[in-house]
Amino acid sequence: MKQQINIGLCGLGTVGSGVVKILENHQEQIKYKLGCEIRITKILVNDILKKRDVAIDPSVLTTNVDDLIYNDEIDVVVEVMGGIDNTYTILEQAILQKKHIITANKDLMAVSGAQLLQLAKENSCDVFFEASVAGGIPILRSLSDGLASDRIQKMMGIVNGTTNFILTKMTEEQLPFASVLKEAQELGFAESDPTADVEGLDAARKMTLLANLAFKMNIRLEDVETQGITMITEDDLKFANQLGYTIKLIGIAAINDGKVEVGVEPTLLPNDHPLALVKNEYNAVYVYGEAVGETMFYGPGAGSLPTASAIVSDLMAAVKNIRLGVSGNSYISPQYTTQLKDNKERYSKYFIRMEVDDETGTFFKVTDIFANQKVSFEKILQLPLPNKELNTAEIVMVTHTVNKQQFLNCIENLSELSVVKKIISYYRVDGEE
Ligand SMILES: NC(=O)C1=CN([C@@H]2O[C@H](COP(=O)(O)OP(=O)(O)OC[C@H]3O[C@@H](n4cnc5c(N)ncnc54)[C@H](OP(=O)(O)O)[C@@H]3O)[C@@H](O)[C@H]2O)C=CC1
Ligand SMILES: N[C@@H](CC=O)C(=O)O
Repeated sequence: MKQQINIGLCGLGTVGSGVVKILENHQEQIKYKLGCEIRITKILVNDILKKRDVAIDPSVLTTNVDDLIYNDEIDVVVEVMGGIDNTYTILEQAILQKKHIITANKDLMAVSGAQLLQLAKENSCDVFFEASVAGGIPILRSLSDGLASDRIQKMMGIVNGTTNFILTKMTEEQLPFASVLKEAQELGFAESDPTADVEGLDAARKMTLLANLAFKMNIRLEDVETQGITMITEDDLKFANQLGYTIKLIGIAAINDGKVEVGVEPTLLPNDHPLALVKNEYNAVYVYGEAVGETMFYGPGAGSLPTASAIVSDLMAAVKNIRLGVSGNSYISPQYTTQLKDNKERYSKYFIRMEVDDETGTFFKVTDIFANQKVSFEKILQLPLPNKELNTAEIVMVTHTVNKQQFLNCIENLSELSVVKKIISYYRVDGEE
């Protein structure tokens, strides 16, 4: 039996440095649990001369990926550098050289994960990717092992740390979007190009991985309706709060009668809802299983050490397999064909803000539009807008539960109504009976 496992690390940035620190600082405990040592043999980086926040023997660093892939000493490749096409080729080559793979790369796994898992299976290798969803929270293992016997019906999650950090600071400290995003970048939560965070794509990738695991389907990233947080204004947050809600970027995945909906969008939650209480870079995933009922997984969703803790735990799982001479995980192949719900099958409440003519009859013309679509209201605020043009008022409403098509019909008809000057914003409302 091997007394030492050698790894090749691709990337020594926020997450890679965390991996080095954990392997060093927790080495006694790791050795005790595994019965062998883990040694970093080579580290792939862009720039060997760059200053690092961990002490590394310079001879370990390389810019040549072949030093890892074609290195017979290396048993496991840990990929924490990001990227899609080039990175896929690296991991593919590594698997063909019989190396096990640990990755934090949701961009790659959401699009090409199935292919990589299949290739790994054919080559008796492991691919583990716990760190790719919700950072330090062991949610993939919980779905594939802890809840293996159950039928998952619904998941709702805050799965992007950067946007949750931004929304928390905008809501609680009234800080502007741009400065909070900069802080999230400095803290190492945001992606190298934060567009994927703020436009919801990062969360959509994670929801694809969660939904496929939970529903045993092959849901594609394109199937996930995605909206980010860039359009959310201070007034949206303020009015939502006046009505008792907090706005969060929520990923939803639900299944009814074999049909699924998977989406990511800003969503209003009651202020006392457990997901509304998840702050800053923390993530949480609510999972409803037919047998278990409601469960909730909570923890840091981004950052160096939390993400690295998931990586090193995956690494330990791979090492145990290597020492046992086995491979394979519980991420089973798709069992069902994906059938997506259409808009008439997606139910929700909605929050809507609009600017209208402040004159007699406006309110009834607006409510008529909703009544024609059989949409009724749970909450309404009507406010004069003192600093805007004369004769302008703002209406803020929360509907009762309707299907998405009914609501979109209302939006279309409102935009043709002369008394409606502007539909300012609208968002889903969830988390209430
Ligand atoms: N940051 C986080 O909180 C989380 C990140 N992730 C994922 O982990 C991965 C890494 O993220 P993070 O650590 O933040 O990223 P960083 O940008 O901090 O680090 C990337 C590292 O990879 C190296 N690198 C990038 N491209 C190449 C390349 N083509 N060839 C060689 N080296 C390369 C860089 O080298 P050099 O230093 O020389 O420039 C750097 O060391 C990403 O997939 C990300 O989505 C997942 C969960 C949380
Ligand atoms: N940019 C991501 C990092 C972890 O996946 C996030 O903010 O959640």
